[in-house]
Amino acid sequence: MLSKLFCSLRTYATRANLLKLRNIGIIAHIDAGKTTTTERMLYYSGKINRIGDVDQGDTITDFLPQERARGITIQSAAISFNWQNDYKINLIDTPGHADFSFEVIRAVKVLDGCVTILDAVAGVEAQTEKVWKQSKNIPKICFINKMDREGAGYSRTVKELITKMRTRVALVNMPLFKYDAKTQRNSFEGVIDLVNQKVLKWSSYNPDNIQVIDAIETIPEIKERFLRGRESLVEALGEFDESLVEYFLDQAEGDYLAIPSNLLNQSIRRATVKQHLTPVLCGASFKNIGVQPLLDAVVNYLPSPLEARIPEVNHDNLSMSYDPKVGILINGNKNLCVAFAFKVITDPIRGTMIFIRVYSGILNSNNTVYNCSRASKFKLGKLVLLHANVYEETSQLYPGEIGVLTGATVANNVSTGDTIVSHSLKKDGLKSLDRNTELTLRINPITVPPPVFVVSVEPRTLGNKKSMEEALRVIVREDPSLVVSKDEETGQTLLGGMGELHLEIAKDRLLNDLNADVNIGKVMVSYKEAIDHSSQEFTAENDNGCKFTLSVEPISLDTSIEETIASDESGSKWYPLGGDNNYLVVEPHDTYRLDNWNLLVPYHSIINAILSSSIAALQKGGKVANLSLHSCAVKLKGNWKIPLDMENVSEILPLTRNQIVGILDSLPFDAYSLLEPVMLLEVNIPQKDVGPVMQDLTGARKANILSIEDEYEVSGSNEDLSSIDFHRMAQQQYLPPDMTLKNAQLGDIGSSNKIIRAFVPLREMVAYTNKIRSLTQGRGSFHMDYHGMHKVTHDRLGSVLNE
Ligand SMILES: Nc1nc2c(ncn2[C@@H]2O[C@H](COP(=O)(O)OP(=O)(O)OP(=O)(O)O)[C@@H](O)[C@H]2O)c(=O)[nH]1
Repeated sequence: MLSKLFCSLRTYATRANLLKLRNIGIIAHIDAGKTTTTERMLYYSGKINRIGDVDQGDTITDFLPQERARGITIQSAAISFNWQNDYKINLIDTPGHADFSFEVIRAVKVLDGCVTILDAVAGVEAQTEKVWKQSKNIPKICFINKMDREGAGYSRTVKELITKMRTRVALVNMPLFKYDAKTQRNSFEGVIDLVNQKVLKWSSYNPDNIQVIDAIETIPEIKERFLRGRESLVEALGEFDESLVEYFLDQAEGDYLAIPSNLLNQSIRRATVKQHLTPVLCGASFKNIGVQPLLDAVVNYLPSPLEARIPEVNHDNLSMSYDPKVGILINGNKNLCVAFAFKVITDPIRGTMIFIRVYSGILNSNNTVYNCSRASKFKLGKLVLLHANVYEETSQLYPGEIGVLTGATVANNVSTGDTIVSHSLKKDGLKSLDRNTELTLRINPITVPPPVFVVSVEPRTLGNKKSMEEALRVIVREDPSLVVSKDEETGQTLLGGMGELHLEIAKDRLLNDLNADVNIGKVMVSYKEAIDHSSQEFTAENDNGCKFTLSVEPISLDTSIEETIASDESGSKWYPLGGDNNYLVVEPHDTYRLDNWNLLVPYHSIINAILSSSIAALQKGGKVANLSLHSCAVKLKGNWKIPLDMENVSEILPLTRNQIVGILDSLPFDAYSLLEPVMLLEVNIPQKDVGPVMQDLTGARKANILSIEDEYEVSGSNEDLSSIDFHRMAQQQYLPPDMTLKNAQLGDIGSSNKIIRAFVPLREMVAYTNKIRSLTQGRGSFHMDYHGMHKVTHDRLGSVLNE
């Protein structure tokens, strides 16, 4: 049934009208209403003819059993639909829970714009700030949802948006309430449309029925709000748009109502695409109010792939521009197709499916393509457009489109973060692409956050070991923020993740979806070990004439790795060794020259062998608790030797592995220290609660306090905005009265909350949500981001080791 509905879409795409394409994401704090809003969007676009409900577990985008059972989004789901007849919207509904933020990071990477949903009662929440930061490079629209709830504060939320997100706003619509004299209550019934000069009222019985009234013809109170809102909108746009100001002064003769709505929409679009401001709309998705204007805003204000930012690539001087036919024109080559893989899923029927975004050119099914990230070529299988869990096969993917690679060949040839190129017209046209630029082109990959929690995973019987490894391989491939490691000493397999819920869902998937017969241990903080000083150099030789000199040195935890590498003037090459900030540092060779290689074994095979041996040796662990090593540099001197006629590297691996293990063994016990994940914590609390919260942080939680500031004075990360007084801007913005807001009045913005920033060991933050609630009577909030691995302080070492 659904697949039939989806068939009509392709006729649009074959015309490939890039200007009418929108790749957008829905991002927000957990429970703000992303999935509920997405479901309404699908309904109003005609994609579905019955509205599903998160609480009933029957929405289109939350289709995983784990999502339906818990009523939360876990993986981002992609879906396409049409709006205003010929606009095509590719939409990704992302999870709101912090444990799944990698899903947001990878979705944002391939999107051109997004809708941020805010809960009108809760306002701007900690996770909203986080996803806002994660999507800082793409234009946004805000939708203030749940306006039907008692305590909804449209104006309070807009003020928070301005001050906390440090953004200017353009109010596109404002809430409309109906007063019931009998109950003496205001109920939300629609919006005042400031652009089109209309009042829109939704029927509570029929989701398709909207009453439209001229805003000038409404009751005086509403008309007054409309006039003030309209004036404020034109003034806000005038700050950036001289052509609008000219029109207002000349043609409109200073009349705010005389500017046609299409001019206002164009002006909002220009300012949004340049990220000068954020358009704000409101509604109550659950009550079907305000979703159609939001869809209009998506097509009217968010960028098409031709206006979106050009992705960052590894070649600095490669020419990149926009071409209406090929999308991004790279290296001036209209035949070059470039796509980026951002997600992998394993479908029980179709097998491995790779989500890609095509940036330029046309990707054809069954063509030969080149994976620049792996330097390998392969033949594509079928291409698919995905609508949540329903598939539509297609022979081509156009520039700007998001689609899926399927078939046996993709499973072993593509992973998340890979760049794929091909010839847009020829089936096997790779030979005509430039070897030095086009075939080595890489869209900068997605940064994977390091895992901070681990669980042990063990096969129930020895016979199950293989199937356990296969199941782990599947889940790590799908979600690179899950990491499998091995305790070399005990042989125990560890699965690392971003949080307790993240690992719980991984466990669910292992046991129930992949039927792995395994025992899973309890969730623990992920500790590591580091060395404090460098080893001596050791030389190892074997009878066949292989000779290597190696040493192991600590990498500073206080300096970023980029700075450390930049400060190395030895000409050495740094190769990452897995995800624990370990590197293999290879000095230039004394005699062998890369441009005149005369050994039988290729250079990269030798380096790959030493990379593998280094990873294995460092995972063997340190002397404090046999935990794998972190922030170590294995250094290879430039005087190594292997016989000219050696055919393969099989003897290099054990030789260098034993050598590194020996080097680490030679270091004394006190050269090792224990590392733990430390978080950058930001707590937002009323001023009167600062005392007890600080006491708890510095006492029980061993926090290192960095600053205590007034909420509205907290310095923003955007340098250009740091001089703007957003607090004053929020006070000056015209906003209507909040009709159902009882307690938190607008004036409260003056008595600003305090923001405490601190570094705090993750281990000490267990159950902090409940603690902050009880210390602040529910008014405080916090969020934390991984900051790095720090040494466990001496006073806590005993208790951590006991754990
Ligand atoms: N009263 C009211 N409730 C709403 C509204 N929109 C959503 N909800 C409810 O809020 C809850 C969360 O809604 P979701 O759509 O799952 O929120 P979400 O942002 O997708 O949540 P996650 O994906 O888990 O982060 C559900 O119980 C919805 O029924 C609204 O406009 N009004």
